[in-house]
Amino acid sequence: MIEFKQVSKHFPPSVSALSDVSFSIARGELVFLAGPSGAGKSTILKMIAAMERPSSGQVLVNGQNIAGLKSASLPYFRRNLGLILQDHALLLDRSVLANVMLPLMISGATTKDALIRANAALDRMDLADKADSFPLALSGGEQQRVAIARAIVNRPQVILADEPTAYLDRDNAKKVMDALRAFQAAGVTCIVSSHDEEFLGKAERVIYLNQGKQSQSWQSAV
Ligand SMILES: Nc1ncnc2c1ncn2[C@@H]1O[C@H](COP(=O)(O)OP(=O)(O)OP(=O)(O)O)[C@@H](O)[C@H]1O
Repeated sequence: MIEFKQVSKHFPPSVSALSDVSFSIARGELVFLAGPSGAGKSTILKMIAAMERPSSGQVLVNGQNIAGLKSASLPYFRRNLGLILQDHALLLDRSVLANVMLPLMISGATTKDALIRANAALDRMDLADKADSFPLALSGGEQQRVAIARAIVNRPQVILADEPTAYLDRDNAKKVMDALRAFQAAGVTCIVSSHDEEFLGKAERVIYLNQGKQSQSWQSAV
């Protein structure tokens, strides 16, 4: 469960990135964050990942107030999160497989286990044949799917995706969205910022923001 209680975020000297935002997201929901550029979507995702802290209000993740997290406990906290940020930040001098193995190696998996799980994650993203390629030899859509494979390889409880279909053609955007829907079907909570009208139109739940304020929220009746 992720809960924002009257959250505001100010960046000095005078940017009000979020004002008085409140919502709660249950385990296993797929929720979109929508709104124009600068509305505060990325700031919300960063707060859930404890990369930004609220100026006022509370952000609770599984009942835990992220403001209370000490820096030493952040890596442990983030192990349950799969982050797909706007800049995929793949390591260009390592193979696709090595990039996807990285989170597992950092969290102490054996090389054998990391290999098995990274290959399975790549297979799931339809990239098994690219395991030995280097990121720059891949298309933008393939690189984005590698970033998703890396985000899910640790089997996170929550996936945070910032504009995961931006700059992708329809086919690749659909593959990315289908993958997120499959994770949700498996019980993973997915929070996705998007400008994509086609996906927003089919979404079960959308939180709309404008200039840091919640302008409307929409949830289907099903
Ligand atoms: N570290 C920062 N320092 C100062 N201002 C910031 C910082 N991060 C975000 N902002 C400002 O906060 C506001 C919200 O930014 P945010 O990135 O959350 O918007 P967004 O809805 O994700 O936009 P986009 O769709 O363009 O990615 C913007 O005015 C932005 O310039």
